Amino acid sequence: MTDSNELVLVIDFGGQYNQLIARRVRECGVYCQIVPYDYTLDKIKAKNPKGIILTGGPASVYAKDTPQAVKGLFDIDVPVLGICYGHQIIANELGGIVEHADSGEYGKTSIQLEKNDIIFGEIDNADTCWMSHRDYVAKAPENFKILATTKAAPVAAMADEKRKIYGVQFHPEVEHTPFGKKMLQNFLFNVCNVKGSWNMTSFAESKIKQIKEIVGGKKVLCALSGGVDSSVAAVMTHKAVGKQLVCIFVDHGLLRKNEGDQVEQIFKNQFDMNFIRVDARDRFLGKLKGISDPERKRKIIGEEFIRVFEEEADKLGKMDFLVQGTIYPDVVESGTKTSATIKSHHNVGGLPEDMQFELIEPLRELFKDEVRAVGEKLGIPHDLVWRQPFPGPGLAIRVLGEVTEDKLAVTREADAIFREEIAAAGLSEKIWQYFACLPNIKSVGVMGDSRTYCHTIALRAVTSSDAMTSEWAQIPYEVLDKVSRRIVNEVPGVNRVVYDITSKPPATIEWE
Ligand SMILES: Nc1ncnc2c1ncn2[C@@H]1O[C@H](COP(=O)(O)OP(=O)(O)OP(=O)(O)O)[C@@H](O)[C@H]1O
Ligand SMILES: O=c1[nH]c(=O)c2[nH+]cn([C@@H]3O[C@H](COP(=O)(O)O)[C@@H](O)[C@H]3O)c2[nH]1
Ligand SMILES: NC(=O)CC[C@H](N)C(=O)O
Ligand SMILES: [Mg+2]
Repeated sequence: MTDSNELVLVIDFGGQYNQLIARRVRECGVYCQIVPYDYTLDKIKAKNPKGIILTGGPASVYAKDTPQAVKGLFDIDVPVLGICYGHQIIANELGGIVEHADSGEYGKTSIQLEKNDIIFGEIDNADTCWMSHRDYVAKAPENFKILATTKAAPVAAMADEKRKIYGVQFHPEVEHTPFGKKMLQNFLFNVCNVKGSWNMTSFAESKIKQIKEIVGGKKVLCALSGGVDSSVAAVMTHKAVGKQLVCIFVDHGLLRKNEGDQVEQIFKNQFDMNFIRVDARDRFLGKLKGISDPERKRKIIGEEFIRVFEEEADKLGKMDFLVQGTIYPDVVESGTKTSATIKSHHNVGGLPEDMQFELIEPLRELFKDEVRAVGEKLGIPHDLVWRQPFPGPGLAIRVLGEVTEDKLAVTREADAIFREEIAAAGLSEKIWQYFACLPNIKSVGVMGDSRTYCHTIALRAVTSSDAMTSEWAQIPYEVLDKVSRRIVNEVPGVNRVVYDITSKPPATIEWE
Protein backbone atom coordinates (compact mmCIF):
# COMPACT_ATOMS: atom_id res chain seq x y z
CA MET A 1 0.00 0.00 0.00
CA THR A 2 1.29 3.51 -0.72
CA ASP A 3 0.48 7.00 0.41
CA SER A 4 -0.04 9.48 -2.38
CA ASN A 5 0.55 12.82 -0.68
CA GLU A 6 4.00 14.23 -0.18
CA LEU A 7 6.00 11.05 0.03
CA VAL A 8 9.74 11.04 0.63
CA LEU A 9 11.58 7.84 -0.27
CA VAL A 10 14.56 6.69 1.75
CA ILE A 11 16.71 4.39 -0.36
CA ASP A 12 18.36 1.82 1.84
CA PHE A 13 22.03 0.98 1.38
CA GLY A 14 22.28 -0.92 4.65
CA GLY A 15 23.23 1.85 7.09
CA GLN A 16 22.68 1.44 10.79
CA TYR A 17 20.61 4.60 11.16
CA ASN A 18 18.25 4.22 8.24
CA GLN A 19 15.23 3.86 10.43
CA LEU A 20 16.19 7.03 12.19
CA ILE A 21 16.23 8.93 8.91
CA ALA A 22 12.68 7.79 8.18
CA ARG A 23 11.57 8.77 11.65
CA ARG A 24 13.11 12.22 11.46
CA VAL A 25 11.35 12.87 8.16
CA ARG A 26 8.04 11.80 9.66
CA GLU A 27 8.71 13.98 12.69
CA CYS A 28 8.88 16.89 10.24
CA GLY A 29 5.33 16.04 9.16
CA VAL A 30 6.30 14.34 5.92
CA TYR A 31 5.36 10.77 5.12
CA CYS A 32 8.31 8.59 4.36
CA GLN A 33 9.05 5.04 3.29
CA ILE A 34 12.24 2.99 3.19
CA VAL A 35 12.87 0.96 0.02
CA PRO A 36 15.85 -1.24 -0.94
CA TYR A 37 18.62 0.18 -3.12
CA ASP A 38 17.60 -1.87 -6.15
CA TYR A 39 14.00 -0.66 -6.10
CA THR A 40 13.47 0.07 -9.80
CA LEU A 41 13.27 3.52 -11.33
CA ASP A 42 9.76 2.78 -12.59
CA LYS A 43 8.60 1.86 -9.12
CA ILE A 44 10.22 4.99 -7.71
CA LYS A 45 8.53 7.16 -10.33
CA ALA A 46 5.20 5.48 -9.70
CA LYS A 47 5.37 6.61 -6.09
CA ASN A 48 5.82 10.21 -7.21
CA PRO A 49 8.19 11.12 -4.37
CA LYS A 50 8.80 14.74 -3.49
CA GLY A 51 12.33 13.94 -2.37
CA ILE A 52 14.77 11.04 -2.21
CA ILE A 53 17.29 10.33 0.53
CA LEU A 54 20.16 7.91 -0.04
CA THR A 55 21.29 6.35 3.22
CA GLY A 56 24.67 5.36 4.61
CA GLY A 57 25.96 1.83 4.29
CA PRO A 58 28.97 -0.35 5.02
CA ALA A 59 30.28 -0.72 1.46
CA SER A 60 32.81 1.36 -0.50
CA VAL A 61 31.57 2.81 -3.79
CA TYR A 62 34.88 2.19 -5.58
CA ALA A 63 34.94 -1.54 -4.72
CA LYS A 64 33.56 -4.29 -6.95
CA ASP A 65 29.86 -5.24 -6.84
CA THR A 66 28.82 -2.68 -4.28
CA PRO A 67 25.29 -1.32 -4.11
CA GLN A 68 24.76 1.63 -6.46
CA ALA A 69 21.91 4.01 -7.19
CA VAL A 70 19.55 2.71 -9.89
CA LYS A 71 20.28 4.07 -13.36
CA GLY A 72 18.60 7.36 -14.09
CA LEU A 73 17.90 8.25 -10.46
CA PHE A 74 19.55 11.65 -10.83
CA ASP A 75 17.64 12.48 -14.00
CA ILE A 76 14.03 12.33 -12.82
CA ASP A 77 13.95 15.86 -11.47
CA VAL A 78 13.35 14.85 -7.86
CA PRO A 79 15.57 16.46 -5.16
CA VAL A 80 18.13 14.06 -3.72
CA LEU A 81 19.99 14.12 -0.43
CA GLY A 82 22.81 11.60 0.01
CA ILE A 83 24.01 10.80 3.51
CA CYS A 84 27.47 9.26 4.09
CA TYR A 85 27.58 6.29 1.66
CA GLY A 86 24.77 8.08 -0.21
CA HIS A 87 26.97 11.19 -0.44
CA GLN A 88 29.80 9.05 -1.80
CA ILE A 89 27.45 7.48 -4.35
CA ILE A 90 26.49 10.90 -5.69
CA ALA A 91 30.14 11.92 -5.97
CA ASN A 92 31.16 8.68 -7.66
CA GLU A 93 28.19 8.56 -10.03
CA LEU A 94 28.37 12.16 -11.21
CA GLY A 95 32.07 12.36 -11.89
CA GLY A 96 33.71 13.21 -8.56
CA ILE A 97 36.35 11.13 -6.77
CA VAL A 98 35.92 8.92 -3.70
CA GLU A 99 38.97 7.59 -1.92
CA HIS A 100 39.95 5.54 1.08
CA ALA A 101 41.49 7.64 3.89
CA ASP A 102 44.36 6.61 6.15
CA SER A 103 42.30 7.40 9.18
CA GLY A 104 38.53 7.61 9.43
CA GLU A 105 36.27 9.96 11.38
CA TYR A 106 34.05 8.26 13.94
CA GLY A 107 31.83 10.09 16.41
CA LYS A 108 31.82 13.79 17.23
CA THR A 109 33.73 15.78 14.63
CA SER A 110 34.21 19.52 14.18
CA ILE A 111 32.96 20.95 10.94
CA GLN A 112 33.10 24.25 9.05
CA LEU A 113 29.82 25.04 7.32
CA GLU A 114 28.84 27.42 4.56
CA LYS A 115 25.83 28.76 6.43
CA ASN A 116 24.36 30.79 3.61
CA ASP A 117 23.31 27.81 1.62
CA ILE A 118 19.68 26.77 1.42
CA ILE A 119 20.14 23.56 3.45
CA PHE A 120 22.32 25.16 6.10
CA GLY A 121 20.21 28.30 6.52
CA GLU A 122 19.11 29.44 10.02
CA ILE A 123 21.32 26.92 11.72
CA ASP A 124 22.76 27.23 15.23
CA ASN A 125 25.25 24.86 16.84
CA ALA A 126 26.97 24.43 13.53
CA ASP A 127 30.42 23.54 14.85
CA THR A 128 30.11 19.83 15.39
CA CYS A 129 28.54 16.93 13.59
CA TRP A 130 28.53 13.16 13.97
CA MET A 131 30.55 11.09 11.54
CA SER A 132 31.09 7.40 10.81
CA HIS A 133 33.25 6.92 7.74
CA ARG A 134 36.63 6.00 6.39
CA ASP A 135 36.10 6.71 2.68
CA TYR A 136 35.78 10.35 1.68
CA VAL A 137 34.91 12.50 -1.29
CA ALA A 138 38.26 13.77 -2.47
CA LYS A 139 36.82 15.81 -5.32
CA ALA A 140 33.25 16.95 -5.86
CA PRO A 141 31.67 16.42 -9.28
CA GLU A 142 31.57 19.33 -11.69
CA ASN A 143 28.91 21.97 -10.93
CA PHE A 144 28.88 21.00 -7.26
CA LYS A 145 29.58 23.66 -4.64
CA ILE A 146 31.47 22.59 -1.53
CA LEU A 147 29.36 23.53 1.48
CA ALA A 148 31.34 22.11 4.39
CA THR A 149 34.73 20.71 5.32
CA THR A 150 36.22 18.75 8.21
CA LYS A 151 39.77 17.70 8.90
CA ALA A 152 39.45 14.40 7.05
CA ALA A 153 36.69 15.36 4.64
CA PRO A 154 37.52 18.16 2.20
CA VAL A 155 33.99 17.74 0.81
CA ALA A 156 31.90 17.17 3.94
CA ALA A 157 28.86 18.61 2.18
CA MET A 158 28.20 19.57 -1.42
CA ALA A 159 25.36 20.71 -3.64
CA ASP A 160 24.33 21.10 -7.22
CA GLU A 161 21.65 23.64 -6.43
CA LYS A 162 20.31 23.75 -9.96
CA ARG A 163 19.62 20.01 -10.07
CA LYS A 164 18.73 20.00 -6.36
CA ILE A 165 21.24 17.27 -5.51
CA TYR A 166 22.85 17.43 -2.06
CA GLY A 167 25.37 15.24 -0.30
CA VAL A 168 26.58 15.26 3.30
CA GLN A 169 29.29 13.04 4.73
CA PHE A 170 27.97 13.37 8.31
CA HIS A 171 24.77 11.93 9.78
CA PRO A 172 22.08 14.61 10.24
CA GLU A 173 19.64 11.97 11.54
CA VAL A 174 21.44 11.24 14.83
CA GLU A 175 20.94 13.38 17.92
CA HIS A 176 24.66 14.06 18.13
CA THR A 177 24.54 16.26 15.05
CA PRO A 178 22.86 19.21 16.79
CA PHE A 179 21.90 21.03 13.59
CA GLY A 180 20.83 17.80 11.83
CA LYS A 181 17.12 18.20 12.34
CA LYS A 182 17.14 21.79 11.09
CA MET A 183 19.16 20.70 8.07
CA LEU A 184 16.65 17.98 7.25
CA GLN A 185 13.82 20.48 7.65
CA ASN A 186 15.61 22.84 5.25
CA PHE A 187 15.98 20.04 2.71
CA LEU A 188 12.35 19.02 3.02
CA PHE A 189 10.69 22.42 3.19
CA ASN A 190 13.03 24.59 1.09
CA VAL A 191 14.40 22.14 -1.45
CA CYS A 192 11.64 19.55 -1.82
CA ASN A 193 9.03 22.22 -1.11
CA VAL A 194 6.77 19.94 0.87
CA LYS A 195 4.16 21.38 3.21
CA GLY A 196 4.62 18.97 6.09
CA SER A 197 0.95 18.49 6.82
CA TRP A 198 1.23 14.75 7.43
CA ASN A 199 0.51 13.51 10.94
CA MET A 200 -0.78 10.40 12.64
CA THR A 201 -4.39 11.41 12.01
CA SER A 202 -3.82 11.89 8.30
CA PHE A 203 -1.81 8.66 8.25
CA ALA A 204 -4.73 6.74 9.80
CA GLU A 205 -7.25 8.38 7.49
CA SER A 206 -5.31 7.61 4.32
CA LYS A 207 -4.64 4.00 5.37
CA ILE A 208 -8.31 3.49 6.20
CA LYS A 209 -9.24 4.83 2.78
CA GLN A 210 -6.75 2.50 1.10
CA ILE A 211 -8.01 -0.52 3.01
CA LYS A 212 -11.54 0.31 1.85
CA GLU A 213 -10.38 0.53 -1.77
CA ILE A 214 -8.38 -2.70 -1.66
CA VAL A 215 -11.02 -4.76 0.10
CA GLY A 216 -14.11 -3.44 -1.69
CA GLY A 217 -17.09 -5.61 -0.79
CA LYS A 218 -15.05 -8.68 0.20
CA LYS A 219 -14.49 -10.18 3.61
CA VAL A 220 -11.28 -9.72 5.58
CA LEU A 221 -9.65 -11.73 8.31
CA CYS A 222 -7.51 -10.03 10.95
CA ALA A 223 -4.86 -11.83 13.00
CA LEU A 224 -5.60 -10.27 16.37
CA SER A 225 -3.38 -10.96 19.36
CA GLY A 226 -4.80 -8.33 21.69
CA GLY A 227 -1.43 -6.60 21.48
CA VAL A 228 -0.89 -2.99 20.50
CA ASP A 229 -0.09 -3.45 16.83
CA SER A 230 -2.85 -5.82 15.81
CA SER A 231 -5.42 -3.93 17.88
CA VAL A 232 -4.58 -0.72 16.04
CA ALA A 233 -4.59 -2.55 12.69
CA ALA A 234 -7.96 -4.15 13.54
CA VAL A 235 -9.56 -0.86 14.56
CA MET A 236 -8.36 0.78 11.33
CA THR A 237 -9.72 -2.09 9.25
CA HIS A 238 -13.00 -2.04 11.17
CA LYS A 239 -13.35 1.67 10.43
CA ALA A 240 -12.73 0.87 6.76
CA VAL A 241 -14.99 -2.15 6.21
CA GLY A 242 -17.04 -2.63 9.41
CA LYS A 243 -18.69 -6.03 9.65
CA GLN A 244 -16.81 -7.43 6.66
CA LEU A 245 -13.96 -7.85 9.15
CA VAL A 246 -13.57 -10.99 11.25
CA CYS A 247 -10.87 -10.97 13.94
CA ILE A 248 -9.24 -14.27 14.80
CA PHE A 249 -7.42 -14.61 18.09
CA VAL A 250 -5.35 -17.78 18.30
CA ASP A 251 -4.81 -19.36 21.69
CA HIS A 252 -1.72 -21.37 20.82
CA GLY A 253 -1.02 -22.49 24.37
CA LEU A 254 1.96 -20.12 24.48
CA LEU A 255 0.13 -17.19 26.06
CA ARG A 256 0.77 -15.68 29.48
CA LYS A 257 -1.27 -16.49 32.56
CA ASN A 258 -4.99 -15.69 32.00
CA GLU A 259 -4.16 -13.85 28.79
CA GLY A 260 -6.63 -15.73 26.59
CA ASP A 261 -9.61 -14.86 28.77
CA GLN A 262 -8.50 -11.26 29.21
CA VAL A 263 -8.15 -10.66 25.47
CA GLU A 264 -11.52 -12.27 24.79
CA GLN A 265 -13.19 -10.14 27.46
CA ILE A 266 -11.70 -6.89 26.21
CA PHE A 267 -12.64 -7.50 22.60
CA LYS A 268 -16.10 -8.81 23.32
CA ASN A 269 -16.98 -6.05 25.79
CA GLN A 270 -15.19 -2.97 24.54
CA PHE A 271 -15.32 -3.36 20.76
CA ASP A 272 -18.12 -4.00 18.34
CA MET A 273 -16.12 -6.33 16.10
CA ASN A 274 -16.62 -9.91 14.96
CA PHE A 275 -14.27 -11.83 17.25
CA ILE A 276 -13.40 -15.52 17.20
CA ARG A 277 -11.12 -17.25 19.70
CA VAL A 278 -9.56 -20.40 18.34
CA ASP A 279 -8.27 -23.06 20.71
CA ALA A 280 -5.17 -24.30 18.90
CA ARG A 281 -3.16 -25.35 21.93
CA ASP A 282 -2.73 -28.98 21.07
CA ARG A 283 -1.73 -28.49 17.48
CA PHE A 284 0.94 -25.86 18.24
CA LEU A 285 2.45 -27.87 21.07
CA GLY A 286 2.30 -30.99 18.91
CA LYS A 287 4.20 -29.30 16.10
CA LEU A 288 6.83 -27.98 18.52
CA LYS A 289 7.48 -31.34 20.14
CA GLY A 290 11.15 -32.28 19.99
CA ILE A 291 12.18 -29.00 18.34
CA SER A 292 14.84 -26.93 20.06
CA ASP A 293 16.39 -24.70 17.38
CA PRO A 294 15.06 -21.14 17.82
CA GLU A 295 14.67 -20.36 14.11
CA ARG A 296 12.91 -23.69 13.49
CA LYS A 297 10.52 -22.94 16.33
CA ARG A 298 9.74 -19.52 14.88
CA LYS A 299 9.12 -20.89 11.39
CA ILE A 300 6.89 -23.69 12.66
CA ILE A 301 4.84 -21.17 14.64
CA GLY A 302 4.65 -18.77 11.67
CA GLU A 303 3.34 -21.54 9.44
CA GLU A 304 0.91 -22.91 12.00
CA PHE A 305 -0.67 -19.48 12.50
CA ILE A 306 -1.38 -19.30 8.78
CA ARG A 307 -2.80 -22.85 8.71
CA VAL A 308 -5.20 -21.90 11.50
CA PHE A 309 -6.24 -18.74 9.66
CA GLU A 310 -6.80 -20.74 6.46
CA GLU A 311 -9.01 -23.23 8.24
CA GLU A 312 -11.05 -20.51 9.88
CA ALA A 313 -11.35 -18.70 6.56
CA ASP A 314 -12.69 -21.87 4.92
CA LYS A 315 -15.38 -22.14 7.57
CA LEU A 316 -16.44 -18.54 6.99
CA GLY A 317 -16.55 -18.64 3.20
CA LYS A 318 -13.88 -17.28 0.89
CA MET A 319 -11.51 -14.77 2.48
CA ASP A 320 -8.87 -13.14 0.31
CA PHE A 321 -7.20 -10.82 2.77
CA LEU A 322 -5.29 -11.21 6.00
CA VAL A 323 -4.64 -8.15 8.15
CA GLN A 324 -1.58 -8.33 10.41
CA GLY A 325 -0.17 -5.80 12.84
CA THR A 326 3.32 -6.05 11.36
CA ILE A 327 5.58 -3.08 12.19
CA TYR A 328 8.96 -2.02 10.85
CA PRO A 329 11.22 -3.75 13.40
CA ASP A 330 9.50 -7.09 12.60
CA VAL A 331 10.45 -6.55 8.97
CA VAL A 332 14.01 -5.38 9.43
CA GLU A 333 14.93 -8.02 12.04
CA SER A 334 13.55 -10.78 9.83
CA GLY A 335 16.18 -9.75 7.27
CA THR A 336 15.96 -7.66 4.14
CA LYS A 337 18.17 -7.36 1.10
CA THR A 338 20.52 -5.09 3.02
CA SER A 339 20.07 -6.12 6.65
CA ALA A 340 21.00 -9.44 8.21
CA THR A 341 18.41 -11.85 9.63
CA ILE A 342 18.56 -11.42 13.36
CA LYS A 343 15.49 -13.53 14.03
CA SER A 344 12.54 -14.50 11.86
CA HIS A 345 9.51 -12.77 13.28
CA HIS A 346 6.66 -15.23 12.84
CA ASN A 347 4.53 -12.71 10.92
CA VAL A 348 7.24 -11.84 8.36
CA GLY A 349 10.17 -14.25 8.07
CA GLY A 350 8.09 -17.12 9.46
CA LEU A 351 5.30 -17.02 6.87
CA PRO A 352 4.97 -20.15 4.69
CA GLU A 353 5.75 -19.73 1.01
CA ASP A 354 2.47 -21.21 -0.18
CA MET A 355 0.29 -18.76 1.75
CA GLN A 356 -2.77 -17.80 -0.30
CA PHE A 357 -3.87 -14.66 1.54
CA GLU A 358 -3.07 -11.19 0.29
CA LEU A 359 -1.57 -9.38 3.25
CA ILE A 360 -2.79 -6.03 4.47
CA GLU A 361 -0.31 -4.49 6.88
CA PRO A 362 -1.15 -0.83 7.43
CA LEU A 363 1.54 -0.30 10.09
CA ARG A 364 4.41 -1.97 8.25
CA GLU A 365 6.52 1.18 8.02
CA LEU A 366 6.02 2.43 11.56
CA PHE A 367 7.84 2.04 14.86
CA LYS A 368 5.98 1.01 17.99
CA ASP A 369 5.83 4.50 19.49
CA GLU A 370 4.35 5.79 16.24
CA VAL A 371 1.78 2.95 16.31
CA ARG A 372 0.89 4.00 19.83
CA ALA A 373 0.38 7.57 18.65
CA VAL A 374 -2.00 6.26 15.94
CA GLY A 375 -3.79 4.18 18.57
CA GLU A 376 -4.31 7.24 20.78
CA LYS A 377 -5.68 9.22 17.82
CA LEU A 378 -8.13 6.41 17.04
CA GLY A 379 -9.40 6.51 20.61
CA ILE A 380 -8.26 3.00 21.55
CA PRO A 381 -8.30 2.57 25.37
CA HIS A 382 -5.12 3.77 27.08
CA ASP A 383 -4.32 0.44 28.75
CA LEU A 384 -4.40 -1.35 25.43
CA VAL A 385 -2.27 1.23 23.65
CA TRP A 386 0.34 1.15 26.41
CA ARG A 387 0.29 -2.59 26.98
CA GLN A 388 3.78 -4.03 26.92
CA PRO A 389 4.64 -5.86 23.71
CA PHE A 390 4.30 -9.64 23.71
CA PRO A 391 5.82 -11.58 20.80
CA GLY A 392 3.53 -13.66 18.61
CA PRO A 393 5.47 -16.91 19.27
CA GLY A 394 4.84 -16.16 22.94
CA LEU A 395 6.37 -18.29 25.63
CA ALA A 396 7.83 -20.65 23.00
CA ILE A 397 10.74 -18.22 22.58
CA ARG A 398 11.01 -17.64 26.32
CA VAL A 399 11.33 -21.34 27.11
CA LEU A 400 14.73 -21.99 25.58
CA GLY A 401 15.20 -25.25 23.75
CA GLU A 402 12.36 -27.74 23.55
CA VAL A 403 8.98 -26.45 24.68
CA THR A 404 7.02 -28.66 27.07
CA GLU A 405 3.85 -28.16 29.11
CA ASP A 406 5.86 -28.35 32.33
CA LYS A 407 8.37 -25.73 31.34
CA LEU A 408 5.60 -23.49 30.04
CA ALA A 409 3.76 -23.77 33.35
CA VAL A 410 6.86 -22.79 35.33
CA THR A 411 7.58 -19.83 33.07
CA ARG A 412 3.96 -18.68 33.12
CA GLU A 413 3.79 -18.64 36.93
CA ALA A 414 7.14 -16.89 37.36
CA ASP A 415 6.20 -14.33 34.73
CA ALA A 416 2.88 -13.60 36.43
CA ILE A 417 4.65 -12.91 39.72
CA PHE A 418 7.19 -10.63 38.07
CA ARG A 419 4.46 -8.66 36.30
CA GLU A 420 2.41 -8.39 39.47
CA GLU A 421 5.34 -6.96 41.42
CA ILE A 422 6.35 -4.52 38.69
CA ALA A 423 2.76 -3.23 38.67
CA ALA A 424 2.68 -3.04 42.49
CA ALA A 425 5.89 -0.99 42.44
CA GLY A 426 4.27 1.43 39.96
CA LEU A 427 6.87 0.68 37.30
CA SER A 428 4.64 -0.74 34.53
CA GLU A 429 4.72 2.28 32.26
CA LYS A 430 8.35 3.11 32.92
CA ILE A 431 9.63 -0.19 31.58
CA TRP A 432 9.24 -1.12 27.93
CA GLN A 433 9.01 -4.86 28.45
CA TYR A 434 9.48 -7.15 31.45
CA PHE A 435 9.12 -10.90 31.60
CA ALA A 436 10.45 -14.17 32.92
CA CYS A 437 12.15 -16.71 30.75
CA LEU A 438 13.44 -20.21 31.29
CA PRO A 439 17.04 -20.65 30.09
CA ASN A 440 16.68 -24.41 30.27
CA ILE A 441 19.44 -24.96 32.80
CA LYS A 442 19.15 -26.70 36.13
CA SER A 443 21.31 -25.97 39.13
CA VAL A 444 21.81 -27.26 42.64
CA GLY A 445 20.13 -25.59 45.58
CA VAL A 446 19.21 -26.28 49.17
CA MET A 447 15.64 -25.89 50.36
CA GLY A 448 14.30 -27.12 53.70
CA ASP A 449 17.65 -28.78 54.43
CA SER A 450 17.36 -30.88 51.31
CA ARG A 451 19.26 -30.78 48.07
CA THR A 452 17.34 -29.50 45.03
CA TYR A 453 18.22 -29.71 41.38
CA CYS A 454 15.80 -27.40 39.64
CA HIS A 455 15.18 -24.79 36.95
CA THR A 456 16.67 -21.32 36.84
CA ILE A 457 14.39 -18.42 35.95
CA ALA A 458 15.88 -15.41 34.21
CA LEU A 459 14.16 -12.07 34.59
CA ARG A 460 14.42 -9.65 31.69
CA ALA A 461 13.30 -6.01 31.83
CA VAL A 462 14.32 -3.32 29.36
CA THR A 463 13.76 0.31 28.56
CA SER A 464 13.48 1.34 24.93
CA SER A 465 11.64 3.69 22.62
CA ASP A 466 11.28 1.45 19.59
CA ALA A 467 12.71 -2.02 20.45
CA MET A 468 15.54 -1.53 17.96
CA THR A 469 17.92 -0.79 20.82
CA SER A 470 17.34 -1.16 24.54
CA GLU A 471 18.95 -0.80 27.97
CA TRP A 472 18.37 -3.17 30.86
CA ALA A 473 16.00 -1.57 33.34
CA GLN A 474 17.51 -0.50 36.65
CA ILE A 475 14.78 -1.97 38.79
CA PRO A 476 15.22 -1.20 42.53
CA TYR A 477 16.92 -4.04 44.42
CA GLU A 478 13.97 -4.30 46.84
CA VAL A 479 11.64 -5.10 43.96
CA LEU A 480 14.03 -7.67 42.47
CA ASP A 481 14.49 -9.19 45.90
CA LYS A 482 10.77 -9.58 46.44
CA VAL A 483 10.24 -11.07 42.98
CA SER A 484 13.06 -13.55 43.49
CA ARG A 485 11.81 -14.70 46.87
CA ARG A 486 8.24 -15.03 45.65
CA ILE A 487 9.26 -17.05 42.58
CA VAL A 488 11.32 -19.62 44.47
CA ASN A 489 8.71 -19.86 47.21
CA GLU A 490 5.64 -20.03 45.01
CA VAL A 491 6.71 -21.75 41.80
CA PRO A 492 7.50 -25.43 42.20
CA GLY A 493 10.54 -26.54 40.26
CA VAL A 494 12.53 -23.28 40.55
CA ASN A 495 15.45 -22.80 42.95
CA ARG A 496 17.34 -19.90 41.38
CA VAL A 497 16.51 -16.52 39.84
CA VAL A 498 18.91 -14.35 37.83
CA TYR A 499 18.53 -10.88 36.32
CA ASP A 500 19.68 -10.22 32.75
CA ILE A 501 21.84 -7.06 32.61
CA THR A 502 22.63 -6.87 28.91
CA SER A 503 21.59 -4.14 26.55
CA LYS A 504 20.52 -4.57 22.92
CA PRO A 505 22.91 -4.68 21.13
CA PRO A 506 24.78 -6.93 21.84
CA ALA A 507 21.89 -9.05 23.18
CA THR A 508 18.31 -8.87 21.90
CA ILE A 509 15.26 -8.32 24.09
CA GLU A 510 13.97 -11.88 23.81
CA TRP A 511 16.39 -14.76 24.46
CA GLU A 512 15.56 -16.60 21.25
N1 LIG B 1 -2.18 -15.09 19.32
C1 LIG B 1 -2.34 -14.46 18.14
N2 LIG B 1 -3.49 -14.62 17.44
C2 LIG B 1 -3.66 -14.01 16.26
N3 LIG B 1 -2.75 -13.23 15.68
C3 LIG B 1 -1.58 -13.04 16.32
C4 LIG B 1 -1.32 -13.63 17.59
N4 LIG B 1 -0.08 -13.24 17.98
C5 LIG B 1 0.40 -12.45 17.02
N5 LIG B 1 -0.49 -12.31 16.01
C6 LIG B 1 -0.32 -11.55 14.75
O1 LIG B 1 1.08 -11.32 14.56
C7 LIG B 1 1.35 -9.92 14.54
C8 LIG B 1 2.70 -9.63 15.15
O2 LIG B 1 2.70 -9.90 16.54
P1 LIG B 1 3.29 -8.83 17.53
O3 LIG B 1 3.36 -9.43 18.87
O4 LIG B 1 4.50 -8.21 16.93
O5 LIG B 1 2.22 -7.66 17.50
P2 LIG B 1 1.01 -7.39 18.47
O6 LIG B 1 0.77 -8.58 19.30
O7 LIG B 1 -0.13 -6.92 17.64
O8 LIG B 1 1.52 -6.20 19.34
P3 LIG B 1 2.55 -6.24 20.53
O9 LIG B 1 3.89 -6.01 19.88
O10 LIG B 1 2.11 -5.11 21.35
O11 LIG B 1 2.48 -7.54 21.20
C9 LIG B 1 0.21 -9.31 15.30
O12 LIG B 1 0.07 -7.94 15.00
C10 LIG B 1 -0.94 -10.16 14.86
O13 LIG B 1 -1.41 -9.74 13.59
O1 LIG C 1 5.36 -10.55 17.03
C1 LIG C 1 6.52 -10.81 17.22
N1 LIG C 1 6.96 -11.88 16.63
C2 LIG C 1 8.18 -12.35 16.81
O2 LIG C 1 8.53 -13.37 16.23
C3 LIG C 1 9.01 -11.56 17.70
N2 LIG C 1 10.28 -11.71 18.10
C4 LIG C 1 10.55 -10.67 18.95
N3 LIG C 1 9.48 -9.89 19.06
C5 LIG C 1 9.36 -8.63 19.80
O3 LIG C 1 10.08 -7.65 19.04
C6 LIG C 1 10.81 -6.77 19.91
C7 LIG C 1 12.29 -6.87 19.62
O4 LIG C 1 12.69 -8.15 20.03
P1 LIG C 1 14.17 -8.71 20.04
O5 LIG C 1 15.05 -7.65 20.62
O6 LIG C 1 14.11 -9.94 20.84
O7 LIG C 1 14.50 -8.96 18.61
C8 LIG C 1 10.46 -7.19 21.33
O8 LIG C 1 9.40 -6.37 21.74
C9 LIG C 1 10.03 -8.64 21.17
O9 LIG C 1 9.16 -9.08 22.17
C10 LIG C 1 8.53 -10.41 18.28
N4 LIG C 1 7.28 -10.03 18.03
N1 LIG D 1 28.49 5.11 7.35
C1 LIG D 1 28.72 5.02 6.04
O1 LIG D 1 27.84 5.19 5.21
C2 LIG D 1 30.11 4.62 5.64
C3 LIG D 1 30.35 4.69 4.17
C4 LIG D 1 31.71 4.13 3.76
N2 LIG D 1 31.68 2.71 3.88
C5 LIG D 1 32.83 4.76 4.58
O2 LIG D 1 33.39 4.13 5.46
O3 LIG D 1 33.12 5.89 4.31
MG1 LIG E 1 2.11 -9.42 20.42
